[in-house]
Amino acid sequence: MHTQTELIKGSTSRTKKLAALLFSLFSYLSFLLTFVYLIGFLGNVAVPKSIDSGPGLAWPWALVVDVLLITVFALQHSIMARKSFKRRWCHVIPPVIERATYVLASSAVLALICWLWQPIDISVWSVQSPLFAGLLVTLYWFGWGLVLLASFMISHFELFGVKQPLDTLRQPKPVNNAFRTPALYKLVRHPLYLGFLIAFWVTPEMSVGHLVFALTSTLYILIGTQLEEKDLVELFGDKYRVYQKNVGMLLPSLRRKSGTGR
Ligand SMILES: C[S@@+](CC[C@H](N)C(=O)[O-])C[C@H]1O[C@@H](n2cnc3c(N)ncnc32)[C@H](O)[C@@H]1O
Repeated sequence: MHTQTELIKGSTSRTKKLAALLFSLFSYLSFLLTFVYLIGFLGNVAVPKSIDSGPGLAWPWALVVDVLLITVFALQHSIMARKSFKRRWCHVIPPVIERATYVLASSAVLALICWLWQPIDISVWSVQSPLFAGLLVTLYWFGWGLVLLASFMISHFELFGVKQPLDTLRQPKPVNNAFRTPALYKLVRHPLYLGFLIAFWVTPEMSVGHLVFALTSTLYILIGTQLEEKDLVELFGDKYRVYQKNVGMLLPSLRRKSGTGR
């Protein structure tokens, strides 16, 4: 039989687990809203303020503000993803909501980018052919589709911090951090980032402001990929090294594929 103290302890810990789950759901919802807004923001569609909405600051100041905004995103994303930061951060918050806090912070910085972004309305290219413009818009949506699909392949709800608190309420504890190479991950090592690159670059109307976004975020993705792979090699060792040899980073490799794991 359980003592009264045990029952109180049990219900307190269940309340904490439920609170953690609620927090992670709130973070996930914030992410969904910013993600959907970002699609409209970059595609200049169905949002009150898009990447090319003006008027803004004079272009030299607009450039400074925009580069600063992307730098804030890159710093938040990279610092919070490092193991050393996570170790210290988990002394402050319960480890089970660590990923959800990362998702919430990323969504907040993304929202800041959409809100404060300064347009630089000088045309870099403008596709006149309706057919070609339509093809580019289709490819733009394909890029976002790739992001979503890859996230589900790698474990969507773990990536966005919902699975971790959910697992504390379920028995037995599932194993996290498994090395996975499902479908798209057999073609390229970073299909999700490839999807972002397509969505950032492919547009029938490229303005200087949009180009600044595409260039700076591409630079960040390339640096972030190196950092992520360093962690993945540390985590998975030779399995990941073999994977690197056989599968291209962002474009399919022409080399023979073998030993790509599951
Ligand atoms: C935002 S996801 C991006 C995944 C991948 N870079 C991509 O572009 O598809 C980042 C998380 O996925 C994890 N990850 C990346 N590749 C993985 C793999 N092959 N197996 C398991 N986890 C992976 C990383 O450790 C990191 O926590």
